[in-house]
Amino acid sequence: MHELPGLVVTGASGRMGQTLVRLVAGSDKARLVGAVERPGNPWVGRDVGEAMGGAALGVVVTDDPLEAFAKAQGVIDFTSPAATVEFAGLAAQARAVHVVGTTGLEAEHLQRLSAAARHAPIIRAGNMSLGLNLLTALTRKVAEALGEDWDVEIVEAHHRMKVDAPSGTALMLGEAAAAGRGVALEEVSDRGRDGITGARTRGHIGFASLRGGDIVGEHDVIFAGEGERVILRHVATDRAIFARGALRAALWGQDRAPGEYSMMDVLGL
Ligand SMILES: NC(=O)C1=CN([C@@H]2O[C@H](COP(=O)(O)OP(=O)(O)OC[C@H]3O[C@@H](n4cnc5c(N)ncnc54)[C@H](O)[C@@H]3O)[C@@H](O)[C@H]2O)C=CC1
Ligand SMILES: O=C(O)C1=N[C@H](C(=O)O)C[C@H](O)C1
Repeated sequence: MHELPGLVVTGASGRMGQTLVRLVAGSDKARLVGAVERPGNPWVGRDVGEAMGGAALGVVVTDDPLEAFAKAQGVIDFTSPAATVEFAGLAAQARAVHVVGTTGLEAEHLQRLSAAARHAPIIRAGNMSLGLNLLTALTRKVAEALGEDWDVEIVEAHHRMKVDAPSGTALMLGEAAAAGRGVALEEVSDRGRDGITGARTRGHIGFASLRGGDIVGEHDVIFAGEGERVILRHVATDRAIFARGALRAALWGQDRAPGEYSMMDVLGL
């Protein structure tokens, strides 16, 4: 009998980690075969289900990622940039599909992911939800149709614990708007306006970040023209939408050639 793909969840005690453990453990398409946390985390050595306050799942949380990855076909990783680059190397060694939800990755991190993707598939997206990826495709189309007479501003709001800004999703939407206009986001990005900034530069894409309470994730792409505005909005109310996307990506990646993929590839958008 062909066994279901075995998946490891890294950052298992985190907000996304717990959501993923619950989803994968309850799935009839994959098996939970590992849960990884950083050394010193109080969950290390405990059954992950019990640590979450529920029934035992038969998976003990480990701080040894290579040992966990060696018996897996996929790794779902929502942790931190430093952890994610380490996991990319180890997942490549184990020839496991690496699904990366971690945001805040800088150029140096992305280079290391590209190197690892020569040996195994890496699927990465700043947002894994179906709705948001659809909004990304729409953003590109609307930016292309409206052109530079319409100013693009991206506003995002997240919970008080979020550590990176702008959100990975906001940057993904910014890249889509820039691509729709045929420019590179780095050339036109306005981040962190403060003080006497001068008037807005035509063609620039602006970002603003709000942080507070338990907001799961909200994104507006505002196209501001003369006398009218078009606003594309996505509101996440449950982290399960990201987890479902990540599980779908891990399954899609099975038997896929090594390389870098996005959620748009997974969804065929
Ligand atoms: N792409 C997407 O759809 C989404 C991405 N995210 C991103 O996922 C990341 C995590 O978000 P949250 O779960 O809210 O954060 P969190 O802080 O609740 O969880 C992160 C977990 O990673 C663990 N971790 C950090 N370094 C580690 C290491 N070296 N080894 C093992 N575990 C390690 C931490 O101990 C923590 O438990 C962030 O970058 C966030 O922006 C969050 C939601 C959706
Ligand atoms: O940190 C979060 O919570 C989220 N992070 C992702 C991002 O940076 O866009 C995705 C989602 O919005 C939740």
